[in-house]
Amino acid sequence: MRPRRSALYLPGANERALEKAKTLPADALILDLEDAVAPDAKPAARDRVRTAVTSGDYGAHEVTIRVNAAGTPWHADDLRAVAEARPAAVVVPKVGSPAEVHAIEDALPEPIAIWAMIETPAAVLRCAEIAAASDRLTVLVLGTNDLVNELRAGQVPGRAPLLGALSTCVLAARATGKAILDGVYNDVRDPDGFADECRQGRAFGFDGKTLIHPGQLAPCNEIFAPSAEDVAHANRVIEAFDTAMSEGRGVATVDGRMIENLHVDNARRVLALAAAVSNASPNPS
Ligand SMILES: CC(C)(COP(=O)(O)OP(=O)(O)OC[C@H]1O[C@@H](n2cnc3c(N)ncnc32)[C@H](O)[C@@H]1OP(=O)(O)O)[C@@H](O)C(=O)NCCC(=O)NCCSC(=O)C[C@H](O)C(=O)O
Ligand SMILES: [Mg+2]
Repeated sequence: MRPRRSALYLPGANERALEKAKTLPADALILDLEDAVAPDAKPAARDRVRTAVTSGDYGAHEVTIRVNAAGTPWHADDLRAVAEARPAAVVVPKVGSPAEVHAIEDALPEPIAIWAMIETPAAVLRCAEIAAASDRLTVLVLGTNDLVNELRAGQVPGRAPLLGALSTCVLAARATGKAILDGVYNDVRDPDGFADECRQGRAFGFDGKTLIHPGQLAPCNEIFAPSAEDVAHANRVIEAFDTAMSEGRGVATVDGRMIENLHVDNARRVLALAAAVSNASPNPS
């Protein structure tokens, strides 16, 4: 199990951010050639990102590159740079159909994985089809800024206008066995609002969140990791169920609540994630 609690965007044109990211406790890095890079700066950013990724200086971080969308003048050159740089994955913005996923599969060699961004109303409605389009598609990434914009909705605390879409995308991810990351929180000076949104994302079932600032890493990593209480509870669930089974009972109780097989499966997942976080994280926070 690979933890993906946090995935930090870095503007591909920002040398300082590319350097600083090497020591930041992000599970994944998204070196961005799309929205964070002005049109005139795209060729230089592409070269800088290719050099950064091929340097191999990012240790155990899961390094990805976000290309410009299909249909833009930069898309083909970006894909060529990704093929040369060989990151763990390419992040593809504004994916709208399974055919677009197939086009990326054809353009990039294995083992480069595909992370598809879901950030249009049409993509939300076809999310399960998109997710199922390829075994190389491993992660769905919400683009909530674009989605809010296209919906003509408001950026409001609690994200009421987005809740249906968030839930639909998590359903699609779980139905197809993919990981799913929540969208970004734009106000880098609002730690309370950010933490609330992380907790909301976790409660919806997201595996982690995409981030725009290093200050968002520590709270995000903490909220998306199993807590000490979660781990203790998971151990008690497994123990209680094992005891029940050894006594010929199919159900047990923990703190008065019924425990069945499905709770044991979830407890094992929690323990596996906790172990992965402590063993595999590049810079545990
Ligand atoms: C949001 C920012 C523009 C804020 O920048 P700034 O005010 O300069 O931040 P600080 O001065 O607080 O920075 C402190 C130090 O941290 C480094 N830093 C800042 N951001 C990053 C980063 N993302 N990665 C690595 N390092 C970072 C600064 O260099 C400072 O370092 P030091 O010199 O040592 O003090 C800025 O944070 C930023 O540009 N963030 C990323 C923006 C971005 O990538 N946007 C595009 C992706 S989001 C998106 O597209 C969503 C999606 O598509 C959708 O539709 O929703
Ligand atoms: Mg976007």
